[in-house]
Amino acid sequence: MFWTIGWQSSTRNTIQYLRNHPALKFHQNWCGLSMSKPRIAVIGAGLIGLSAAVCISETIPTCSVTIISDEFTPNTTSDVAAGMLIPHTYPGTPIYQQKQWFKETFDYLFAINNSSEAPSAGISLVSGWQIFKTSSSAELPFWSDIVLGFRAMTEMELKKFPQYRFGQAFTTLKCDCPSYLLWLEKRLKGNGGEVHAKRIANLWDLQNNYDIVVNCTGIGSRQLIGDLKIYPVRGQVLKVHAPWLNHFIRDGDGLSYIYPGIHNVTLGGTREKGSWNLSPDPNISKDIFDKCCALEPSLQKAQDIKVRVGLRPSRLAVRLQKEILVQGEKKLPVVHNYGHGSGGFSMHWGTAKEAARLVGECIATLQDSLSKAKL
Ligand SMILES: Cc1cc2nc3c(=O)[nH]c(=O)nc-3n(C[C@H](O)[C@H](O)[C@H](O)COP(=O)(O)OP(=O)(O)OC[C@H]3O[C@@H](n4cnc5c(N)ncnc54)[C@H](O)[C@@H]3O)c2cc1C
Ligand SMILES: O=C(O)CCC(=O)C(=O)O
Repeated sequence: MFWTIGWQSSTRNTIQYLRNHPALKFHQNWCGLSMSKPRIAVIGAGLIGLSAAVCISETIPTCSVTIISDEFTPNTTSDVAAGMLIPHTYPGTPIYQQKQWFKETFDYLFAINNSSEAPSAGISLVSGWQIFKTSSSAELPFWSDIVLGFRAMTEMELKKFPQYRFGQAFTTLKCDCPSYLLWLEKRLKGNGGEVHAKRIANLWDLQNNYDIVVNCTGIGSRQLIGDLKIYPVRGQVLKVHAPWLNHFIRDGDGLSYIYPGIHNVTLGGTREKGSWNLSPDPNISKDIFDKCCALEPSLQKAQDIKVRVGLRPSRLAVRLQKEILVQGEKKLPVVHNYGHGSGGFSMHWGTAKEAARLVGECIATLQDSLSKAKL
């Protein structure tokens, strides 16, 4: 009992520390609410919905936040991911914007990693190599000055990979995805947030019970709101037990990677544009395993091999914007936050902060029309 109370109070202290950490804090009072308690529905309980819900509940503490979703951890795309903070570029989103989202996410997770919450949140630091067969294919990525200690690999390091000519070494962060999703859900509930299991067929079904809807349905946005710009990029990975590995290896083509985490090592992978097939393919599993063993022969001894498949919610640009739906006299403010493709973990806290800011703007507009209606 003593230990339980001690643990809870230390967890509370750490959460307070995280709330006040400069990397995590932002305009807490920008909207000066007078609407009694704005009711926010966040649709989707993957990484993007959970992080947006937590961020809204902490930056606008006067509102109520409810997540509504048909699937939860461990059954979301976010559970399948490797959870590495290595961004992929969105061609339709300005680079300065992607850099800002990545920096905000990196700083936020680095602060968690540097707290006693790190193991329960599943956040670890991981160092390793990105290797290339030709040096001309290795551009300096836009995120090279955000990750830690980015540098060219030495000749000695490259000796491990005789087929490769060039490489980049750096330290980044990794999320153990199911642990991190559960941790976010607990944090939301600790802030008074609620979670409901339900599939939403029409955003207007929420209009009677909520003032603002935040759409974080990932690939589900194709059906829910008919966005044909979002498409699946199927990814198959293996999760294996190989606790002796602690260094990541990524082929610069993005098709073979070995990512050690707290509970397992993720071996990847595939990128099949337009495929909706969620069934694992045994031939692909063998191919992934063989390619990863060629990079890291000790993987031959890996055990407890599990196959997972996920559909990356891909789009030329992340959709992060307000939309006011109108039906006759009725209006429903919606904040869209979806289409993170291969980079949800790398960008999620930056996009959650922007979603929370847009929710704040919607609240201010609602207040304004309420006070005009009273005149
Ligand atoms: C193999 C693989 C490896 C990856 N590795 C990495 C990585 O290392 N680093 C990285 O940054 N990214 C990685 N990603 C990408 C990352 O997983 C995604 O960007 C991220 O998970 C997207 O999160 P999301 O919350 O938008 O989607 P999801 O996790 O799919 O969540 C969507 C949620 O919306 C709910 N939903 C959908 N429609 C409805 C509806 N109509 N009604 C109610 N609920 C609904 C779903 O049930 C679900 O809960 C990887 C992806 C894959 C597939
Ligand atoms: O690309 C990587 O190396 C990280 C994993 C990932 O983001 C993916 O498979 O989509």
